[in-house]
Amino acid sequence: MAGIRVSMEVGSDGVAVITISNPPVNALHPMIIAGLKEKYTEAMNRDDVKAIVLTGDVGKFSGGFDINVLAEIHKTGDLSRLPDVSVELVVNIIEDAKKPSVAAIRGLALGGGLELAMGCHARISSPEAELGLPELTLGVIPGFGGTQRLPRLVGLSKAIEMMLLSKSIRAKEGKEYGLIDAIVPPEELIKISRLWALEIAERCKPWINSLCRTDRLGSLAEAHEILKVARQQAKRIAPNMPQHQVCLDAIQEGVVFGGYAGVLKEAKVFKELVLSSTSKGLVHVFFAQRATSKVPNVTDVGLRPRQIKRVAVIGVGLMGSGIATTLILNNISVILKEIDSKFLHKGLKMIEANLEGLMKKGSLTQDKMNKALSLLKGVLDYSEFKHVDMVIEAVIESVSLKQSIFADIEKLCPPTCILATNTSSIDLNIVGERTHSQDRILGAHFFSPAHLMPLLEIVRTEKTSPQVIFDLMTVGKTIKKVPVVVGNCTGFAVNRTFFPYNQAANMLVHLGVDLFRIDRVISNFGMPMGPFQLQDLGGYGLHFAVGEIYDSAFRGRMFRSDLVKLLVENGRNGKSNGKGFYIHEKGSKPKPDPSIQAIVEESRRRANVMPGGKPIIVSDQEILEMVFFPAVNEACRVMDERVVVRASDLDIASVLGMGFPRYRGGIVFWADTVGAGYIYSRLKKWAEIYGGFFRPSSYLEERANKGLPLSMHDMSPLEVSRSRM
Ligand SMILES: C[C@H](O)CC(=O)SCCNC(=O)CCNC(=O)[C@H](O)C(C)(C)COP(=O)(O)OP(=O)(O)OC[C@H]1O[C@@H](n2cnc3c(N)ncnc32)[C@H](O)[C@@H]1OP(=O)(O)O
Repeated sequence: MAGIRVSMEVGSDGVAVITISNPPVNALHPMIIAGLKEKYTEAMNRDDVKAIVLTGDVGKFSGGFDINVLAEIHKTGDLSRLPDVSVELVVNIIEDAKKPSVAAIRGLALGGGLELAMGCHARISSPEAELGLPELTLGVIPGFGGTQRLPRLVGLSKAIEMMLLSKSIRAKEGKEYGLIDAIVPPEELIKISRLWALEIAERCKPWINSLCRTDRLGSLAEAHEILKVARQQAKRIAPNMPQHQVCLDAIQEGVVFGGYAGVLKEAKVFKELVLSSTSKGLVHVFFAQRATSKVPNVTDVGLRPRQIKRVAVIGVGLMGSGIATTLILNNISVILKEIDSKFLHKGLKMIEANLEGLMKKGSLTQDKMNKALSLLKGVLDYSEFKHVDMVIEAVIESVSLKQSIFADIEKLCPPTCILATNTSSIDLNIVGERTHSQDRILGAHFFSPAHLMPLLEIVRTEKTSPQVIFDLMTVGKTIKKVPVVVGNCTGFAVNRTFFPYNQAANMLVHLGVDLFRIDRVISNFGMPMGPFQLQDLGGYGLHFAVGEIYDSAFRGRMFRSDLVKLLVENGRNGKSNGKGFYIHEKGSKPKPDPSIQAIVEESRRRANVMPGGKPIIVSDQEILEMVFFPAVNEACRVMDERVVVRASDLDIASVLGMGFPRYRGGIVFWADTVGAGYIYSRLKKWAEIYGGFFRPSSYLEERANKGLPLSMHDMSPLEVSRSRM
């Protein structure tokens, strides 16, 4: 394959510089591994080579083993695609060689990249380099000896932290912990690495085989204690995933039986993990996330992003303040507009509280907080709007209010200004009905809390210009969100797909199932919390605001009850006043409130949907299916109507917007592992018993009948131009 190669240059000083080249990140494709074996063998056999410097092209060392190979193995199950690297290349050829190797690291050394570097006898790095073993995020473990060498270089605790949390570090920290031997300016990296390698060869600097070291491991008793605590932590942070415990098993093997035994164990369990459903889901998400940045007719037509330096945010409630926070944190000036000084003051306080929260967590310094606040200006009128590049409207979900705001800002902002709304559900054509600037209007749908949630759903209409979409995608990346471009419809992609999820949970309660049990089943599946706890968290305002909108858009697919209305009538507003389905006390986890039962009974009595008036009896698995399959059914409609460019966009939207478990690959990917046929048959049966809410969509029916997966093919540019996109 063109562009994939390993080259070697031997200098008059007797140093062979071996360079990995596979842009953009020098991923370790099997051809690179083969190339490394070949060049190393040549270097060992040449009398004019005394030492080796291993480095990477295009300003990077390596982003690790080629993840495309993992994806191929997931499709074929063929493990023979995995080359023997950990023993054959890293131990036998590099580490145990008669000539020393020095890794010259620039840019990044991640996963297999860092593992190759740790097999070398020293590591020299430029200051900006990022070093880490993020393999657990792909459902596998560090596989080229990483589980053995990292603890031996940086100590057990730090190594476990870096692996379990997939946390990378910069060169400076690497040096402090002993992973890096020296930090040098990029322009001197190769020169100093050559000298270092020669000095090792001449025994003027230590020749260290990290796999044989034990000095950083501590005593066996200490190691066992650290591993015990780590296992408990892994259980907490990754309850449904195997790779965290397996990684600790491999580390433990090496601590007890020596590094080489650990390498062998690591290689064996790596192969088992590659075939796990967790790895399949996580690798799918890795590529799906990167695919979202490719939007036909937008990112492939040679557009250049315009500079967005000043943004006006209208409405400083929960969403507006979160949006403003995320903008100022990323160096974008914000004009904050409210209708009176009381609201404005409250909004400014919320932004300060957001920033203080980040400071408490250690992710923001006082200096950065001050810098962010200096970019913020509160206003009560539109006079400053003539200088802004973009407006984001974030007022309450009122059609008439939004329409009048858009009519105003169209007149007051520069003619090129982007006009965005943060509506979570209202059709954008309705929002922009009273303007003549539909080409500049689009949705910037953030998820709450907007300064923390990673998804930015960008909603385009048939009239939104590609330049405007491209600009907002660029802003999205600047503010460190993952932008997913979707078409215009009620609820857009995320809320539309997931409205039946809440409806189904609500329906189950009215069929007689305990709501706390539903929440337990859903969180055991891997959602951050169940649907009722989530409703408490967000408050019930949105429920009332969008109920009517959804009712008219999705007639026949709604289950309405009085449950939330009764809660509010009984003085329960959710987390905001400490009482909802749960009791919320500061500093402790929400507790199920048994006294909710009387309200539930009253709502059940009014809804009167239990067959024969008796509660239904269902297993936990049925609860799971009855809550998620209606969402899958709606996802099918979303794909059928071409609201998303590709099925995997919906996977990313569900993972980043709803907290759908990443390791299950997203809602469509997960549904395909369950099977369209099965989902269709269940929905059909429930539709017969419980009514039209469960009726399977024609897309699902067709896929089930033809035995096809639900994930559709990507849309061609022509299809895009004819679709809602
Ligand atoms: C046996 C071993 O222990 C197992 C392993 O090594 S598994 C691999 C471990 N490495 C990783 O997990 C790193 C994965 N990569 C990343 O985190 C990020 O891509 C990065 C930090 C390297 C670069 O980030 P960024 O600059 O934002 O660029 P990003 O868009 O993510 O990637 C650029 C391209 O490189 C590709 N890429 C990145 N890492 C890759 C890898 N390890 N294999 C294959 N492709 C890779 C991406 O898919 C993307 O391709 P595209 O342009 O066609 O979409």
